[in-house]
Amino acid sequence: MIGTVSDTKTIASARGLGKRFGDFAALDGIDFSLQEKKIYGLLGRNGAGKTTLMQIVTGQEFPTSGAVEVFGQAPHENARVLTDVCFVKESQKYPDDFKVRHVLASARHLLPHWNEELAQTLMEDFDLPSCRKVKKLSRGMTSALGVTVGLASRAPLTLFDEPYLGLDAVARHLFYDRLLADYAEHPRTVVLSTHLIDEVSDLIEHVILIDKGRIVLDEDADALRGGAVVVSGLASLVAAFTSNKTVLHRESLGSHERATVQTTLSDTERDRAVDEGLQFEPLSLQQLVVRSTTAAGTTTRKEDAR
Ligand SMILES: Nc1ncnc2c1ncn2[C@@H]1O[C@H](COP(=O)(O)OP(=O)(O)OP(=O)(O)O)[C@@H](O)[C@H]1O
Repeated sequence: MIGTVSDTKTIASARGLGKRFGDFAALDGIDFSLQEKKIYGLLGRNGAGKTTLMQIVTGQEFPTSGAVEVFGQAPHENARVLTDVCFVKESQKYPDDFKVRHVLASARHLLPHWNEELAQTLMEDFDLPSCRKVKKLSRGMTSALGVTVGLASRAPLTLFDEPYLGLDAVARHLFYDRLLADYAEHPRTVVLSTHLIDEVSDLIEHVILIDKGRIVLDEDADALRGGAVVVSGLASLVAAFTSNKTVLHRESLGSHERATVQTTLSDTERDRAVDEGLQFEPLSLQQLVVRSTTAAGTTTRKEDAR
């Protein structure tokens, strides 16, 4: 086992996980673990490696290096593992003549934690026609069907790969609300890959941020929010304040400067800095992710063939 014996809450873990397509490294030797009963935000720019990571965790792709374990075993073609996993992705293919009700019937058959009552409630919420062929659904309805399957699966490990594509704002918020409500009663591990960070920032308990195939942040969301500040003021004061700190971003505004700094400030430190003339602004999760990705962007991906 990759997880340690005392680490009983780890349900999935990867060590040195790499995936190459030719000499291009989509994943570049990453380590991470997923704990039970937690909602993860899997964040990163286009092409960062999020889908590749989820495909490997769900046994749909092989890594080219390193190893991954889910519920203590390798996931690939492992029925014992995969019955407890539900992966919702936009590119999900169904047989040509499949209707919505056939999708639900298959999910009911394949997923042992399936909850039919929740599935029916979501069908009504999203106004999904059970007798319509899946290939005749609109893009938003296709996403809503995926979301319905993912939530009603109540799988101990449920992964949503950008589940909102095509969903309008009302439907997206319905999804977030239903996810939170059902999660509160039936906690499980949820991985949500998304670009709409502000929308999900209250939902996410832990952030895994990937950039160019590497993990650049892997932290609890609350710790992240409290672990960075935006400080501004006279350039000389900002320079003194940031001298021994990690600066994620810096912008000059004439004689003034504004810097995003990775630091945890005590009340005393903050009060002293304010007395000296510095100002502080809160940082949203989205801003932090953008800053962290930009800061990490100075490194290059190994043998980047693009
Ligand atoms: N089968 C493949 N052959 C070649 N390159 C691939 C293949 N699959 C993925 N890639 C490349 O690997 C990188 C990571 O792709 P991936 O789909 O995992 O990114 P992502 O983070 O999910 O992106 P997005 O947010 O745009 O969906 C991309 O550069 C992509 O082009």
